[in-house]
Amino acid sequence: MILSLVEHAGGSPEEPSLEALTLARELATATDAALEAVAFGAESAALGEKLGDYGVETLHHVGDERLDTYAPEAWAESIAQLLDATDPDAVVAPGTDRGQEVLAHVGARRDLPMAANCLDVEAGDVYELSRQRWGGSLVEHTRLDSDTKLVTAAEHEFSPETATETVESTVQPFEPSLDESAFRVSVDRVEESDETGVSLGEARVVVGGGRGVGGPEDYDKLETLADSLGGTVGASRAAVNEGWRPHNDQIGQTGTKISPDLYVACGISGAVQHMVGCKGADNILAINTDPEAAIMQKADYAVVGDLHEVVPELNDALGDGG
Ligand SMILES: Cc1cc2nc3c(=O)[nH]c(=O)nc-3n(C[C@H](O)[C@H](O)[C@H](O)COP(=O)(O)OP(=O)(O)OC[C@H]3O[C@@H](n4cnc5c(N)ncnc54)[C@H](O)[C@@H]3O)c2cc1C
Repeated sequence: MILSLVEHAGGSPEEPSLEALTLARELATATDAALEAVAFGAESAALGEKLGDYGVETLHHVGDERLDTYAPEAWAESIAQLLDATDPDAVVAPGTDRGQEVLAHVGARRDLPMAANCLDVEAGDVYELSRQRWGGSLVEHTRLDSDTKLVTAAEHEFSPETATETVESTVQPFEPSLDESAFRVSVDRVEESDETGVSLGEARVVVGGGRGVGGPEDYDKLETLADSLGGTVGASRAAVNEGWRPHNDQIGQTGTKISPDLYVACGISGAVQHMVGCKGADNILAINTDPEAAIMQKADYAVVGDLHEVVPELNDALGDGG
């Protein structure tokens, strides 16, 4: 059996979990194994019907109300106890911060090896796999040999696909025994972000600004361009370090990984730590005064010019002034 961790918002599965489920189903199909899932919180029971579309036969629903919010050790201890009860061949989690954290705790609890950020996994008694290292700067080819293998699916690397045949998913309550020590770390409140519009990780168009933008006020023209293209604004770490943009906007190894149809990179040099965050973009348009900047080689389209002239011209052409 292959077990997949599903994160959800109010009973709707999150996109990275659907990506992980797609990988989990590939592994289950390749080894003729059943596909099961585990999810936390009272609302997770509602996932049953939706997960049937992805081929999940059984959803282990951990409905303990203390798990309505995130508690990494409690989630991990619950999964560890579920492993004891069901002995799966593998656990596949989304490549989110939570997915990585929880699986690492499971590995530590049951002395199991874990491969994070997998790109491709060939199932068998031993898994042959490739996975991202150093934020995606390197790809490692390796093997995972263990009775239960712990794997996370690199974000944005698998397209969520429903199964060819929908199955009737059974929702099975699972009640782990959890003492207070499992709740040493837990989320006690969630605050609304002041971020409006589409999030960076999901935007179809991203307009990024780097040190070349020159100051916080000059992001206005990037905002105008993003608005008229139905997108959102991001930034390089240099711009974030300058205090011009919040950390939420950072694209790259230590920021958000984006996968838009179009990434317009303005005044960004193209350092490897930035590029690993935008290599999922279908098209990159770079605007830079320096024709030798690294990003000019990596971009699909490049404009050699001052962004303070080029971006307003684009805005004019799109009818938005600026
Ligand atoms: C461990 C580690 C993790 C990191 N993680 C990240 C990360 O997640 N994301 C990230 O972005 N960086 C990250 N960095 C930093 C990264 O190495 C670079 O320093 C950073 O990306 C540079 O940002 P930049 O391109 O905006 O600035 P610069 O490298 O200074 O480039 C500015 C560019 O703007 C151009 N320019 C200047 N004026 C104009 C103008 N008027 N019009 C057009 N172009 C102009 C210049 O020609 C230049 O190419 C990380 C570094 C380390 C060591």
